[in-house]
Amino acid sequence: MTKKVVNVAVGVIFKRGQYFVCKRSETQHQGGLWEFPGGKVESQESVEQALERELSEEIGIEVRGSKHLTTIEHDYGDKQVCLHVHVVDQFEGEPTGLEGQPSQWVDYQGLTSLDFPKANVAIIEALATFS
Ligand SMILES: Nc1nc2c([nH]c(=O)n2[C@H]2C[C@H](O)[C@@H](COP(=O)(O)OP(=O)(O)OP(=O)(O)O)O2)c(=O)[nH]1
Ligand SMILES: [Mg+2]
Repeated sequence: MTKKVVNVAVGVIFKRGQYFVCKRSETQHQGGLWEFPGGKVESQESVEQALERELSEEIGIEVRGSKHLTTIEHDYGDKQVCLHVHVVDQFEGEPTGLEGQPSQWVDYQGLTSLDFPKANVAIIEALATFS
């Protein structure tokens, strides 16, 4: 049986050479690991709409400009995801963990030293050549 794929809009928030990352809560899927903020694309919603909604809900920013970086399909065994990753380099507001999640700004070197879910290895690789 083919598993249902969960489509996820993921925002790589980038400003002055740094990336904004959040920590997933222990109770979530892939809990306790760092993530780029984002969440599930709801039915009737485009990836762009989901990205705007999730980034507003989770970190309180308004997206003004973003570029598609990569699309990654990954099977965690218990869940199959398709991550639609966008670099968000124009936005209004100061990103903050509105759901109580720890957050931090890190440079590229910092990204490579944090623990992310497995699917994120390909995102971080794609960022190495992003300009
Ligand atoms: N947001 C986000 N999700 C990621 C990343 N890497 C990765 O494998 N995922 C996976 C974990 C989850 O299975 C799924 C995203 O789900 P989510 O928990 O953020 O979804 P959501 O915000 O809509 O929240 P909820 O409905 O689960 O409360 O994608 C990432 O960098 N950011
Ligand atoms: Mg989320």
